[in-house]
Amino acid sequence: MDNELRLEQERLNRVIETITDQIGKLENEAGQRRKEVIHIRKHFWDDVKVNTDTFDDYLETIIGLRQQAQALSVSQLTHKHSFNRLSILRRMHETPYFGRIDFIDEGASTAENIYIGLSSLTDPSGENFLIYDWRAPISSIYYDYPPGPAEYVTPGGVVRGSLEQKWQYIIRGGAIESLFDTSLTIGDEILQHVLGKSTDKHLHSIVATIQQEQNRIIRHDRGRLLIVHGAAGSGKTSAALQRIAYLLYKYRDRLKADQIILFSPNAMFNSYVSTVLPELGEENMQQVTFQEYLVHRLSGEFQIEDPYDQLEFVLTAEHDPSYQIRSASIGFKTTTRFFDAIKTYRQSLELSGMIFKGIKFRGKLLISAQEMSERFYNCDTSLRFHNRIEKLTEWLIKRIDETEKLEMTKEWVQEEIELLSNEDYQKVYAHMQKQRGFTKDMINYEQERRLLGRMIVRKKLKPLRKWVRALRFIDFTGIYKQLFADSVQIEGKAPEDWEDICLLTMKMLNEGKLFYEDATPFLLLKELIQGFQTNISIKHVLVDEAQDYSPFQFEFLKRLFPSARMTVLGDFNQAIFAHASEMVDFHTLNDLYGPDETDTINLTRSYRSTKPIVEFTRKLVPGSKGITPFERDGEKPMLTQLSNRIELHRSIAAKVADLRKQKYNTIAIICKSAKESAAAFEALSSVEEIKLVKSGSKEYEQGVVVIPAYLAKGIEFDAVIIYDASVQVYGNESLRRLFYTACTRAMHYLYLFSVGNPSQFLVNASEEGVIQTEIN
Ligand SMILES: Nc1ncnc2c1ncn2[C@@H]1O[C@H](COP(=O)(O)OP(=O)(O)OP(=O)(O)O)[C@@H](O)[C@H]1O
Repeated sequence: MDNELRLEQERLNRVIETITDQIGKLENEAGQRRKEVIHIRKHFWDDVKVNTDTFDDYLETIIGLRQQAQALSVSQLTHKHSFNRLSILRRMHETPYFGRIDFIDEGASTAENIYIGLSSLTDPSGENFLIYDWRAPISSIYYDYPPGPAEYVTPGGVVRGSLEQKWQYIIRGGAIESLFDTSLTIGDEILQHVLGKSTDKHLHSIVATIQQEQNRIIRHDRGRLLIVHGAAGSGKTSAALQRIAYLLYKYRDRLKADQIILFSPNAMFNSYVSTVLPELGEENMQQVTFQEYLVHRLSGEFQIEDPYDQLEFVLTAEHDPSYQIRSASIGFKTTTRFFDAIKTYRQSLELSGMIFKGIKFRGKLLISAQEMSERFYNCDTSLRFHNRIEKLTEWLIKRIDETEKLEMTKEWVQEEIELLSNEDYQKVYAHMQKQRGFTKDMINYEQERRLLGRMIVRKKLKPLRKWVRALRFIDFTGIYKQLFADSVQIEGKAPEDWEDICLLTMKMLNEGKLFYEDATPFLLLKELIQGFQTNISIKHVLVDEAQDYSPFQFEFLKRLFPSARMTVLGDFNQAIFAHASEMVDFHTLNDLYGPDETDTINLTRSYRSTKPIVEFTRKLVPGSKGITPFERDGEKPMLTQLSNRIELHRSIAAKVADLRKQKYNTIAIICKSAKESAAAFEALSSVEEIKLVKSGSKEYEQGVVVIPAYLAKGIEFDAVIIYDASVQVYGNESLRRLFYTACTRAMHYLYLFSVGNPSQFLVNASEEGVIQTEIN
């Protein structure tokens, strides 16, 4: 083995030399390109002759400009490529590769040693691969097979052979620290090492230790929809991000990072995952929360409720008189039944029911809503709906043009002409000269008055034209309200409490506000009326924490991104939103694109938490027996029962101090709601540098944080402290999944405190001894 290690180190030295050489060359090249870009930018106008005297001169100027712009863009692109390659090579300089397979192709007699790393590297001749990219077809063997027969798929077909041996390397600072022969599974030792570390403020890439079932997700390449259901901490987010890197590699000639969009649970999560792709040498995809998208599309029309405010209401307002109705409203408006009801309602608008807003000019009604309605419904009904809207728009614009003609000689216009400044006059002449070749003495008094009059009226009508083109004459709010005013609209689909739901919805709409559960349906109705604004440039949509999306929202995403394939990742045990009951499993998702276009992969192994923590958390939710912990030792979770809040805060502060002493970077005190978090934060203010995470927080903070469970979604902490796991706080069965989500955020330590009796969720765990208990 010693000899083997020596030979391996010698090879590594040679590889590092090659990397050093390539870095040197690229630095030169990148410097050169940079200079080029700066030069072109600086002298952009020197090299273009701007002359517009004749048409030929003008043409020459345009061509010159275009050539210059092209040269700049080519130089910028080459510079960017060199820069990206440089940053990858610099990373590889530290750790050129992490694995090796010895593979014999069918028909060959000797094994080839394939070294696997972040990116491919060839020797100076360019012919021999020193390292293969982890995403190259042959590298899949590393993740998929134990020694024995193995195969991989290339664009040219399947290559079969035999995997003789598989090796893992720990290389740091150019030296091989260890070398493992991993005959069966990949790197339990290395995985132990990686998972045992203290976390920092970002999620990291997992390419060196991707597990077989995760690799299936990463390389999945069939159908429109991939559903990944996985236990808490099973690597769904990680697999999603490596999948993006894989797709960007596989389709590098036709897929760009900005054609991929990741829907993430909250803004803080965006910063948490932001470094994974750059670590892999790829650019970040687009990232957005569903709320951000809704606000982008609907702001200005309504004040939209934040989903976390909706959740906060569900968690804390049990005693509010509207609580039951609101819950029923959320339950119904998030179903595909409501989606279909809205589609049917839109169809009914073809015959009647469209509501318009009259158009006024200078305080007088120009076109009444009634006139528009008549025009719309007298139009050729064989036309498509949005074409009828287009026709109506054209007609309105024509009416505005007529108004322009009629108004320009009116008295109010003449009066305004008198008040024009010299500057305004100059503008009109300049305009006339440019447009019609008039000179000043060619225009007589009458003409002048007409021209000035037209200018004044046109200016006044400009916002109106814009308003019409933006279809603001359609009363979308009124049409949405009508859905709740006329029970016929929803016939057959309405839930029991429909009348009360209608009253509650109307009250909000009348105040100019939109419940979160109404936002997507409202937008859908609007889109169905005005013609759906689809986004065909997006080729892949990934939805993380998918259990938090309603079937309604999925239908919407499907329509919004018609050219995209979708990867949906979630865990229904962590379904904390009010509409969760509709999505108990991802069954409804199978209908989204149909079974032939849908594949499902389950992840059952949990990597985040130590084995004792997983053994405890899986007792919290039914049907989670299948969850298997990764073998990583640690302390059993500890439940401390206290008699009052003073004791609670004293104990939590002492625990935090203890964890800090052990140098843990991230410690979260997780609460049920924002309300409880605010109170806990105040009571614990003596804890040094403690921070409160609120729904608007954008940065994932290290240190000690107080955070509501729903904002801790998708994120992990070295140690988790459940602020108050008492029956007082978690007595309601509907909070089971929220509680599970909170506990599964812990990597190394989990402490639960309870003022008085603990929640019934903890009974089984206590009885079965997967949690230690102390009463103080
Ligand atoms: N193959 C792996 N190698 C190394 N670390 C891994 C691997 N798979 C998962 N992990 C680690 O496990 C932790 C949990 O992963 P991740 O956040 O992707 O899980 P998740 O399924 O999205 O969790 P949740 O649903 O609970 O938010 C992370 O620290 C991740 O780096």
